[in-house]
Amino acid sequence: MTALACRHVGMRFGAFAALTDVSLRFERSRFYGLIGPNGAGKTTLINVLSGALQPTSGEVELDGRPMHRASRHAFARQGLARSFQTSSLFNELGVRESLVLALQAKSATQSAWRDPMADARLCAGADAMLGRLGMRHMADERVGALAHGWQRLLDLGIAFIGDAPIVLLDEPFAGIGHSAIGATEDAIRELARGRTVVMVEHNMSVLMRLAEDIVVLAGGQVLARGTAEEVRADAGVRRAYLGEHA
Ligand SMILES: Nc1ncnc2c1ncn2[C@@H]1O[C@H](COP(=O)(O)OP(=O)(O)OP(=O)(O)O)[C@@H](O)[C@H]1O
Repeated sequence: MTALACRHVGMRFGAFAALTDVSLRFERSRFYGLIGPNGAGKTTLINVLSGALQPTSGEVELDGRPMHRASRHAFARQGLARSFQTSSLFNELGVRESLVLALQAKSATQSAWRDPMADARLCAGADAMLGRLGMRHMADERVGALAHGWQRLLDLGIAFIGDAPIVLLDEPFAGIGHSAIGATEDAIRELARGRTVVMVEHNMSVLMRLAEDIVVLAGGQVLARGTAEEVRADAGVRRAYLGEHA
């Protein structure tokens, strides 16, 4: 079953075509990697697939439903969550508080006027996520006081909390020190189970270990897609992406 698809998507910024005729299908419960050289259009595609940008042509379908002109809130209501290239955290909030507020924002039934920190269901959800991230001991720390690697992990928790079936991740390993990569990789593998995940990532070794399918963009177009082995062996990919002369 297809969870997310785009058909003939084009995205122009003035005269510049950032995406041209991109058609892709992402199946349920599969992990996809999205790679390509700088400026290939990866973030633009994530923005289009999450409703943050309206494509100038073509359309996006979520669970078989056309999302023409739908807002990013409508995409979220249909079960799509995402993380951003740069952290979306608020430094003054606490770690658990950040997760509680994220879960509240994703819970349609939650009354906005209630103190979310007094809501047992929200706190239980936040604590469960802290356990999955290995961050229980940091629950009461201020976000701004955390090391960068922990902040990125918390960002992932915010993207995955609420059990959205489709999660788009934009460079979750960016700026993470070598020592924190393993923990982040394990957390993503565990959180991604049973969901459709599309991850943009420049760290090739991590991406090739996590992704079952890889899509290669270059110059705003789909250059190749396949398994890690297929993509590695593709002469066009080696030329465009790895800078090899073929
Ligand atoms: N809002 C915008 N206005 C004008 N040009 C834009 C806009 N957003 C992106 N672009 C251009 O579109 C192209 C694709 O950008 P995008 O950020 O999607 O690439 P990317 O593959 O994610 O690159 P990177 O790996 O460097 O993050 C770039 O040339 C960029 O300058």
